Amino acid sequence: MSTAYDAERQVAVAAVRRACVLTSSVFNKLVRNETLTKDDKSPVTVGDFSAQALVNTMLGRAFPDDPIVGEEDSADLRDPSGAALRDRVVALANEALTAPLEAHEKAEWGIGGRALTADELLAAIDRGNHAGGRTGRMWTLDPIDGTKGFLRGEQYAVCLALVVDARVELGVIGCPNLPADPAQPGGARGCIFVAVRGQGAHQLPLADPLGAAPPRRLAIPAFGADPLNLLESVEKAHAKLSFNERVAQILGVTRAPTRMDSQAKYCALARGDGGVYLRMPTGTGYREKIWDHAPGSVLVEEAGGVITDSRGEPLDFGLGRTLGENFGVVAAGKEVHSRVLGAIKRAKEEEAQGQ
Ligand SMILES: Nc1ncnc2c1ncn2[C@@H]1O[C@H](COP(=O)(O)O)[C@@H](O)[C@H]1OP(=O)(O)O
Ligand SMILES: [Mg+2]
Ligand SMILES: [Mg+2]
Ligand SMILES: [Mg+2]
Repeated sequence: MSTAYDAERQVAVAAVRRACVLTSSVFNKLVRNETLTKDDKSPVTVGDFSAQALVNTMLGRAFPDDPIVGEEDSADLRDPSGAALRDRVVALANEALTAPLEAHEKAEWGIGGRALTADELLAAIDRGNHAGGRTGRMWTLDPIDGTKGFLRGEQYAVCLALVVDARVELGVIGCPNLPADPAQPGGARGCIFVAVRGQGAHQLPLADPLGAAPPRRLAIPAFGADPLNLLESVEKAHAKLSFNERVAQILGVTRAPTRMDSQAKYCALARGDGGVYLRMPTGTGYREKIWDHAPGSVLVEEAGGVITDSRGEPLDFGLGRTLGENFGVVAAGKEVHSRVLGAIKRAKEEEAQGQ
């Protein structure tokens, strides 16, 4: 039986799986001069560029009319000073694109065949330059979410979502370093999380995502994990962790927060491993990007949870490349979510009173 967005789900899972294989192999081979610092001071590696070239090539072949809002662009690779990096990106992207077809893959997605030229791959990266918007179909891609975690050998994620008329319909998150079973942190690693609106949230094994093993359906307990704790950033510059601490106190949370890079936090939440995703702005004016929350948001909702900004407003994926005015993000099981909003309100009032 075919269901809505079947073809999109298959291509997205295949693209994310290939990008996970690519980025984990890049991590093992990464050399010091293969990381750049972007204008916003964040790092970008040959892994980010080549994964975006790979995923955009597959999307471009499978859905040629769909625009893509991707994090990276090719400007640094086109600059004469970026020639060595560009050559590495071309080699890595082609290695990933030409790898033999798996049982769940099709040659018409642009894989398993000929290598592409540097120009074709740079153009594929720049397919991600779409400005976003309120109407029609678009994909949004973060080829490596949590680049700092990636560079530390910790958590990162390949994140892809399909947005239709500003609503996220499909989200796929690949987490190469996430344990398959949270109860066995030393056990097998590598999972893909998939959510299609109206069809639930599932965890698949990265090694064989569409193979015989049935996908694991995910559900967030309405009252959160027991004991409750917060899922938050590792990087102090990304979220106001002191505020999280106060919110946890107000909620009576005694368990230490789980600090994890990337949208792997949404995946942990979706499988009931940790209770509350809380990300409050640091006050620097940074605007959250749609690719950092689109797949996570549909995953949380399809697992039965609620996701809003810190005032309880829905996240708006129709404003362009960013979520616009940044009031943070809160995601949790239904009951606990409303308690968290109350605790945030109280913590903000205390702040305003200078306590
Ligand atoms: N100043 C900032 N404030 C908030 N998020 C940021 C900032 N700079 C980069 N990011 C993005 O935050 C996300 C990671 O957040 P977390 O701390 O939850 O892991 C990433 O998408 C990262 O980009 P990138 O995709 O380039 O790694
Ligand atoms: Mg980045
Ligand atoms: Mg990101
Ligand atoms: Mg990124």
